[in-house]
Amino acid sequence: MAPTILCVGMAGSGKTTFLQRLNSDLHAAKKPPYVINLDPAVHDVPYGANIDIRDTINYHKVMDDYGLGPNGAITTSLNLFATKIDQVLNIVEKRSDQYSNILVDTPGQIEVFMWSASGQIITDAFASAGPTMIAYIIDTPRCTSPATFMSNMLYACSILYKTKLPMIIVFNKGDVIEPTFAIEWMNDFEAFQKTLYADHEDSSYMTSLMNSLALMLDEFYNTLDVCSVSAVAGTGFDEFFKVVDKKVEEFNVDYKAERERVKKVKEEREAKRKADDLERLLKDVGVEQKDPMDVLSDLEDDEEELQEPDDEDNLQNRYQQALKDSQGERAAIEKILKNQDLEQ
Ligand SMILES: Nc1nc2c(ncn2[C@@H]2O[C@H](COP(=O)(O)OP(=O)(O)OP(=O)(O)O)[C@@H](O)[C@H]2O)c(=O)[nH]1
Repeated sequence: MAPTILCVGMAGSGKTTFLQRLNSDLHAAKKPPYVINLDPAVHDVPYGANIDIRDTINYHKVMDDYGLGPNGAITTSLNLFATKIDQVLNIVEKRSDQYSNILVDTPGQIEVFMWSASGQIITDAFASAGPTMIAYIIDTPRCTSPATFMSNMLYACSILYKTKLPMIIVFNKGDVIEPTFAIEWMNDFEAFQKTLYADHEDSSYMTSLMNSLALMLDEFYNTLDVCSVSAVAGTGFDEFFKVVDKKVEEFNVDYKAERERVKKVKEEREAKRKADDLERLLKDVGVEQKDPMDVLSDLEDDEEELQEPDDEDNLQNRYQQALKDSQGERAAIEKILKNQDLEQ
């Protein structure tokens, strides 16, 4: 499938405007993208979305029907949408060769998408279908304060480790202020420290906490690619697309292998769980510690032995009863094996 760019960022950081700009630039370059809106609460979608969560889920109705507040309704709408993600991906995959990228807009309440089961299901579904990356959009003018900058970076860091997907940090609103100060803070710990202590002359708890966090995040900064754009002015997008190409390669080389390894471990764990469950079940029905196949062949042997009973009456009765029991047990075990096959 074409590369998927999941646009994530704090409310008002400019995700929708950024996506609108990507959409128009790609159309202008005759490389149309496939656009998906996953924000059920958004009032207006300024780009033409190919799939819009609002077409199938009425956010206000979800609020009324389930008696929920705004965030609960967004989570529930996403849960409802996640149940259909396979169908959505089938549609996208079928027409994937007609599109250069898949662009996904997400709700401004980052935690509602990133830390919910549905967010994880949707992200994993895209990552299983093709190269997927996170574009983490940051409102640059609001980052001039070290505390806001640090909060944004902590969010980005937790998203990176949660999704295990390549990430691009996009400093937006570069027309208001260039993010040179933020890039310097990311590359030079001492520069950040200097601004931090200039802003907070006292050595308060907050100052020393941010100091320690900046040290910790040093390793995280090394895994990132950063670009500066202005979604309104349309600057910085050539650089952004170059980084996207780099991240596609990174996904195919590093992340795909890692995801497959994690998937294999999960599958093995699941197979073991099923085997344990089956063993427990067999124990419950009194065929403890036996392989179901062995039990079946024992039963077949018993049946063969019982084919030629003595001609004494009581033996005949015992034969009938034993045959009945063995057939009942056999049917139960065949049912278990059949269910196991179906599950697999
Ligand atoms: N100056 C400037 N303003 C921008 C830029 N990008 C977005 N904005 C403005 O920022 C505000 C929020 O933009 P949106 O695109 O709605 O942000 P969002 O992240 O999608 O917002 P939510 O959907 O509420 O999370 C709007 O007033 C935009 O016009 C930019 O590059 N420069």
